[in-house]
Amino acid sequence: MNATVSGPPLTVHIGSRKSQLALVQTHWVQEQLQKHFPDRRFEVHTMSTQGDIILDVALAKIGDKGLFTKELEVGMLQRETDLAVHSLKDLPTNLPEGLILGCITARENPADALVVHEKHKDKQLDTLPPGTVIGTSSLRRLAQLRHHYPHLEFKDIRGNLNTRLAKLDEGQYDAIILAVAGLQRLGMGDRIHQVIAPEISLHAVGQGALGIECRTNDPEILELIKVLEHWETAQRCYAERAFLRRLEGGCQVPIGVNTQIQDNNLTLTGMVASLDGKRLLKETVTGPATEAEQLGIQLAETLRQMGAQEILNEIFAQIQRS
Ligand SMILES: NCc1[nH]cc(CCC(=O)O)c1CC(=O)O
Repeated sequence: MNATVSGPPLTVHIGSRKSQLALVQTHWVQEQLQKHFPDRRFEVHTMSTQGDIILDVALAKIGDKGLFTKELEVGMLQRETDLAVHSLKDLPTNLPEGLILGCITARENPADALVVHEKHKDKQLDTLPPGTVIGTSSLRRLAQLRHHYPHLEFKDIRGNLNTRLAKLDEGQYDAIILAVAGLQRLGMGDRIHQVIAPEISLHAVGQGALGIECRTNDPEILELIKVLEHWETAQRCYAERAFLRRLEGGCQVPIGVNTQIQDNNLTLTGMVASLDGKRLLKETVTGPATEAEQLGIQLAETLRQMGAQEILNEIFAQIQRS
């Protein structure tokens, strides 16, 4: 008998966005996988997503989840690619049928950073004068900064990191807020003027971590990518994502988090704020890290009892009207 053994596919196809940050992240994953599995080939395929194409509309107004991920997901479902590398914070908490979040990598500093125009280089958030124009496209950053610094002005900003920094340097803004992680990964850590403390601004769910998505029924790929999983980051992000999933209602909303693990206990802080920053609800839960998702759900319910749903409903209505 001469059975043909169909061996595992030797080439693994990785989907990625084309932005410089996406490529740095994807190439890192490619390199790590290549080191672990020298007998395979790992090939990167770049794709444009809606989020890369629509650059003239505020993110909050587009409201569509999966703006930066959908085309990559279609690639996997059509078997053109086997896995996709995402900034975890851009990956919706509910994935399309047939796809799974197979791996969460070790997190960089998840905090936000203040980047200032040269003329403000002797200032910090606390000392920026009234009327200073801050660029951000994130309702979460907007609401929290308005809460603490009601005298500052805020203006929407879009585009990839390089575009945003160019707009700042040109003088369209006095300062902008960006993720520490993105700047560091691009080798632009020197642009970080101030790392914003969690007491002022809680970060986005999943910020600073990479999420690797693949087909649910592809155990081979799942096994490959699991070698890059970082247990602590994964538990923290499962808690954060469960919190967001339980609270959110269909568009970008001002929700922030902070997590820590100590002695296998996970502490999750979450907040929901109104767009004007006047109302801000914040609470903390702690429990076993192995029950990460339960903790996220518990915190979402606590915040809802404190009035979070009312704030969120108002925001959905406001965004739809504007
Ligand atoms: N929304 C855009 C985005 N998605 C991921 C990052 C980089 C940080 C990360 O990996 O969490 C950024 C830029 C930013 O928020 O400044």
